Amino acid sequence: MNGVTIVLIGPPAAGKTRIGRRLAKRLGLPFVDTDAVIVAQHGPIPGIFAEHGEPHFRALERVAVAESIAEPGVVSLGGGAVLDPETQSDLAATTVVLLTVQADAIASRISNAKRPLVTDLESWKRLVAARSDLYNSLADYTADTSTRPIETIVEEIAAWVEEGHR
Ligand SMILES: Nc1ncnc2c1ncn2[C@@H]1O[C@H](COP(=O)(O)OP(=O)(O)O)[C@@H](O)[C@H]1O
Ligand SMILES: O=C(O)C1=C[C@@H](OP(=O)(O)O)[C@@H](O)[C@H](O)C1
Ligand SMILES: [Mg+2]
Repeated sequence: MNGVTIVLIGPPAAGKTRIGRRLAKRLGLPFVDTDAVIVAQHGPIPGIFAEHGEPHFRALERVAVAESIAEPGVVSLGGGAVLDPETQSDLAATTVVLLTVQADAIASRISNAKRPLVTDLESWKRLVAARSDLYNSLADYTADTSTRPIETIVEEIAAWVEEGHR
């Protein structure tokens, strides 16, 4: 699996970070999570939002995304990274996998305070409603993560990639 860049997009808590790491291992590719890049360079995400606001976070995120998706590997984006128009155009040169999740599977996944824009189920639903058309328009392949084990989802995506749909 050489030279391919697979980018995972989708709502907060869809499983981009967890599934991306496992998918990279399965395909023998490097893994990058753009939120982890931002945290390593600038500190925890809630602190960035609180001290500098969302526009500043988006600017840092755009830099991390541009650098990450220019290299071969599996790249998991933060849920809002695709709001950036330059990122939207850059994704055309990559293989984009959209992870979806139903609202009734979300409660236990958003219980920590790591996502400043997602404070409860209602805020998650509003954010996803506003973005779902955009997510769908960018996706080459979509996998739902609501009920199936992570291994099953990883295997499904890996099989699709290995069939040459990229
Ligand atoms: N297929 C799955 N089934 C059950 N829980 C999952 C699944 N995928 C992810 N999770 C859980 O959902 C939470 C959010 O996952 P994460 O990978 O951080 O999502 P994202 O990066 O999309 O925000 C984590 O607690 C993770 O263990
Ligand atoms: O949807 C969003 O706007 C965000 C999602 C988060 O990443 P995950 O999607 O990995 O939770 C993180 O980038 C930040 O809290 C903003
Ligand atoms: Mg994540």
